[in-house]
Amino acid sequence: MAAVGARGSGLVLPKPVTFVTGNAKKLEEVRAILGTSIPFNSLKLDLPELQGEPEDISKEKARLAAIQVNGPVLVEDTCLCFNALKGLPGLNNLLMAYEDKSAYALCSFSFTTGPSVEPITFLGKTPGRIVPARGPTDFGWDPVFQPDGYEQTYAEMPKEEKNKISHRFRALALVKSHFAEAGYTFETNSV
Ligand SMILES: O=P(O)(O)OP(=O)(O)OP(=O)(O)OC[C@H]1O[C@@H](n2cnc3c(O)ncnc32)[C@H](O)[C@@H]1O
Ligand SMILES: [Mg+2]
Repeated sequence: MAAVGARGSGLVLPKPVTFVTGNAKKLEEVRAILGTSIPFNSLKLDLPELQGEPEDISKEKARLAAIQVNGPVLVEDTCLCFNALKGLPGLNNLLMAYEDKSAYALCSFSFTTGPSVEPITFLGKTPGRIVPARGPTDFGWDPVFQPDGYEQTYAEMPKEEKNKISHRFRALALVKSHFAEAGYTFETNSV
């Protein structure tokens, strides 16, 4: 089921958006970045770890999640891609053999209004390089990724700073613009 009707210039969605992830740290950042700009619920689903291009993985995650939720969903797939490996995601140790330590963090959000609607994808990219680990180790590869123009790794930065320049922030800026243009409203808070 997709949009159930039109109201004003935007579509009325049958339910609020569900952000589907099994990763609590991601959820924390998405909450901090979106604030109240897009109302959403979150749902922890262990979706299969799919293979392929990040954009395709993210779209497929959205399709699978929309079937389970039976309503509008937002999902995300993130990877740390190494230029020495031609953009392939990989293990940091593998990179030690290469001179080129440049990398980028790539975030693909996909949104669909429901299970029968093709998801739209929004990409955010932050360039940087792989360094020996520094900082807290509570979120994935944050300690080994140092964004270009910064002296600190993602892990060493205050959260607010990471959230102003991150791959996730950049992708969510596009998601926000899409929502603003589409003018979605939700049945639950429009009656
Ligand atoms: O349920 P989903 O949303 O898929 O959660 P996940 O943890 O499986 O997430 P991904 O497949 O997108 O991420 C692959 C790995 O990258 C890590 N990761 C994602 N975003 C990150 C970030 O901003 N900083 C550091 N590590 C991150 C994450 O912890 C995973 O180990
Ligand atoms: Mg995953």
